Amino acid sequence: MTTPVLSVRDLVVEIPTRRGVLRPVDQVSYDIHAGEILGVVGESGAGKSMTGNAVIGLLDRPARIVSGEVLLSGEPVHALKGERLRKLRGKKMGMIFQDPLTSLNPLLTIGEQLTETILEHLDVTQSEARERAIAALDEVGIPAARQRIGSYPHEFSGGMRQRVVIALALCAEPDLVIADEPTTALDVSVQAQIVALLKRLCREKGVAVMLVTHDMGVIAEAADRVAVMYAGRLAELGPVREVITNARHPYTAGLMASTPVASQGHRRLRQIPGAMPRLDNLPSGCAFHPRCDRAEPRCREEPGPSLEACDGRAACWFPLTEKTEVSA
Ligand SMILES: Nc1ncnc2c1ncn2[C@@H]1O[C@H](COP(=O)(O)OP(=O)(O)OP(=O)(O)O)[C@@H](O)[C@H]1O
Repeated sequence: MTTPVLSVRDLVVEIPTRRGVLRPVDQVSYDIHAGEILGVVGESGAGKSMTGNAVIGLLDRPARIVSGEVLLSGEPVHALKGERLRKLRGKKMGMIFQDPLTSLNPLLTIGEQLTETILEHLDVTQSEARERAIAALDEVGIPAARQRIGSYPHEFSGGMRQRVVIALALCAEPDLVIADEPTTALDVSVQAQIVALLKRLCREKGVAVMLVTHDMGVIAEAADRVAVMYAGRLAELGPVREVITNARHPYTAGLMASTPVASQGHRRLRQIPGAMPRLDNLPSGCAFHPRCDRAEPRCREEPGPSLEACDGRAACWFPLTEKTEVSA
């Protein structure tokens, strides 16, 4: 078995507040291999972005990693700080955020931004960097890349700008890309194109991708494996086809039931009742139990089990099995 590009081990992030210490990331573990897309999904506030930010060393104070490890190709990076972290981030990790404008400098042409990044991280000359920048734009589908390299970010449409951001994230040849809601700000018609582009580049370049989204439809389209998060913890982890067709955690089943997924044809959508609890007001037992129609007394009384304590797939005392009827 090859060493994963990213290995997150028992990661815990805490935020001290006046109302006590919150854990937006609680004992999260997963691997991502080269050429693989791991989708991280869950409702707003589940801890998806916080996990991604912890991995790239971009946690906003006062949030901090208190235990666990982040390994990049086997090397621990969770304790790196300052210049070493910044260098590693640019060279080994690329980032794609929801709003392309936050990733691009409005005062510089896209060519300047790409060549600057390439020159900082790769051992190439100015003219080689420029050629690489043009090739990177071509690769993400910017028409007439050689001419457009002198354009400013505002001269592109939203979808084209996100393509430029993808080029920027990949131009220093990183091993890992973290894409946090990369399609959420885009028109529906453009979303599918961007997802397809990410998938193609991940395969062609053998990059490991962490794709953070609240959208199970995006996961179904793009991901190889999926990590479902709820209230800071992993609810379910597994190959995307298996999780979609045979969800074991009732929360995953609820997410699926509320998502229109093309491969499942037309069916009635059903929202999960209630809302995710606030971290400063978690219920007793399993955090999902107040919304779960399968909850038993044990789910109210005992903390929810870890994935490892179950079958490694669903952190639930009473997981669904293939034979379980999910009420429609
Ligand atoms: N400074 C802070 N103080 C207290 N709680 C915080 C702070 N920053 C984040 N949180 C909480 O941490 C939790 C995790 O947030 P995170 O942004 O990772 O969720 P998410 O799953 O990415 O949601 P979204 O899809 O809305 O971005 C949320 O409950 C959020 O309210």
